[in-house]
Order: sequence, then C-alpha cells, then structure tokens
Amino acid sequence: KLPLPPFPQTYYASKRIRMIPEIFNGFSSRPTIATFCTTNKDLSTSKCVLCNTKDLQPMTHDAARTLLPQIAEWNLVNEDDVLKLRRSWKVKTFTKGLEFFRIIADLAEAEGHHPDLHLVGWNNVTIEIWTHSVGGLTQNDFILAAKINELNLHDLLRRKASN
Ligand SMILES: C[C@H](O)[C@H](O)[C@H]1CNC2=NC(N)=NC(=O)C2=N1
Repeated sequence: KLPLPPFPQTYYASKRIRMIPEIFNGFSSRPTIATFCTTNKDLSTSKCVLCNTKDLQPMTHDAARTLLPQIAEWNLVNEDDVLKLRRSWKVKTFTKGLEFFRIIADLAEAEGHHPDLHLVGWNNVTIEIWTHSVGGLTQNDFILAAKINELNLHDLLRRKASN
C-alpha cells in the first residue's frame, strides 16, 4: 500500500478531480473524472444519483473521513464493517419527533435516497444514513446529511441545555 499522498488543495482546483486509485480504491480501478464536492454548500446543492448506478462502490474510510468535516454534527460509525453516518437530536415532544420524520421523509423522497429513522424514549431522534445497495457510504449519503443540516427544525427541537 503506497503511503497516501497528502491531499493538496490543487486537487480541488476546478472541483473536478481524477480519482486516485490508492485513495479511492473502493471505486472502479480506472481513474474516472468525478465532481467531488469540496464544501458543505456543494454537498447541499448537489443531487443524489440512483443507487443502482453502475460502478457505484462504497468509499474508503479515509475518503469518508475527508468528507466528514463538511457535515457538522454528524459522526462516522462502523457497524459490522458497514460505514454509516449518524446524528442525534432531542425533540420537544413525541409528535414533534414524528413531524421531524415527515420532513425528512419528504426530503428523502425528493432525493431518492433514504435514511434509517429511530425515535427512542419518546424524544430521542437518531438518523443513520448509508447506501444499502453498496453496503457502505457513497457521496449520496453526505449529500443527504448536508441537506438535513440545512433544514430549519428549530421549533421541533428542545433547546440545548445551556451548561
Ligand atoms: C433505485 C433507487 O436509487 C434505489 O431503490 C434507492 C432507494 N433509496 C435508497 N436509499 C439508501 N440509503 N440506499 C439505497 O441503496 C437506496 N436505493
């Protein structure tokens, strides 16, 4: 395994980079040109692709770690070797939790990409996002997470306890 070269910003000059096999070894071997989102704005204004797109492969842990800073408050988890994105919120009431799910459902339907929704202990919402068709993470997951971060869920959420 070659030591991974540092990711100089030049790679993102035109927001299009040649996939470097060593870094994106989860992708098809031949270097492909892909639009690589470089800021949260890019992710939240991108569109999910169909998950049955040919050549869609799970991204490497390193690639996921590189993208993670662009989706504030989301965590990267590894469950039975499946990388997923996870974020939790506290909602004001159980029914506001269901309203939360409704908003997320409309977004997911619009994107054709769907999260796993959990509502536990009446007011704890957790969302997990991963691409089931590839058994791991793809850019779709980061796009959906970025779009969830742009939603104004203020009236559904409990104010953070001011410490
Ligand atoms: C064809 C269409 O893209 C697939 O059925 C979609 C639907 N929503 C999806 N959502 C997620 N998270 N993973 C998938 O693999 C997936 N597949």
